[in-house]
Amino acid sequence: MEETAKKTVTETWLSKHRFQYKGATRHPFILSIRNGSVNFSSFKRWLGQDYIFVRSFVPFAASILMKSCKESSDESDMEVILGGMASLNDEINWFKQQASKFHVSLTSVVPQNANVRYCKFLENLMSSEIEYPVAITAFWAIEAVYQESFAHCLEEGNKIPQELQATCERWGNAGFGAYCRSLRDIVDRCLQNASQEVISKAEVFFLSVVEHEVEFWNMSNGEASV
Ligand SMILES: Cc1ncc(CNC=O)c(N)n1
Repeated sequence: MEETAKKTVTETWLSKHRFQYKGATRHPFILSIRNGSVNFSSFKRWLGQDYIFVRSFVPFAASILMKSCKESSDESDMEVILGGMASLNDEINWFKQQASKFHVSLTSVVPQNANVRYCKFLENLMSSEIEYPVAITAFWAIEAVYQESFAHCLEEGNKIPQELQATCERWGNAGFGAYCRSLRDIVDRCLQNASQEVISKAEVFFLSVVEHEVEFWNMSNGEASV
């Protein structure tokens, strides 16, 4: 009998929740960047909001690093996460530079509700009661949605406005793809040995990330939503 490889946990989720996942990685805002029809005021709105989000994402990344040192069975997790934090350092500077290029004043951006909710969600995940496998699942999902969205923009046949090329490359480049792949391998390894309770909890958080990402993209429309 042929041996069939057992599906990993993330493979199972990505096929089970493919419609929700596509909603986040093929959002109309992303498709509009890819086909060049993007409204620049939407882009500027996204830029200002994402800068606020990324600033909240840094302490979240730090909490993942701490959990990995205390709870991970594999020493190399720390290096993967540290690499992610190093690119966040570049990213903060990149946002400042882009904001000046697009005349967005980062100091006067008011966080919209969807952003406040997403940052609150990150804060809850920083609690010491959240297990490492659950937290790293959310971390991977957050990074993977951006990677898949912007990598899709860069695929053949795109009409990305030249001014937005650098944005797509920031998260769509091959190095960021490899980093997301490493995070996904960590998640699969952690969940392989986890209890059903932890696996179910991680799945709930995975789906929450996908929902928050859709709401985040929706903000680019500028219609304040509840
Ligand atoms: C809303 C959101 N989700 C994911 C990312 C990507 N991670 C760090 O940059 C991001 N910048 N913003």
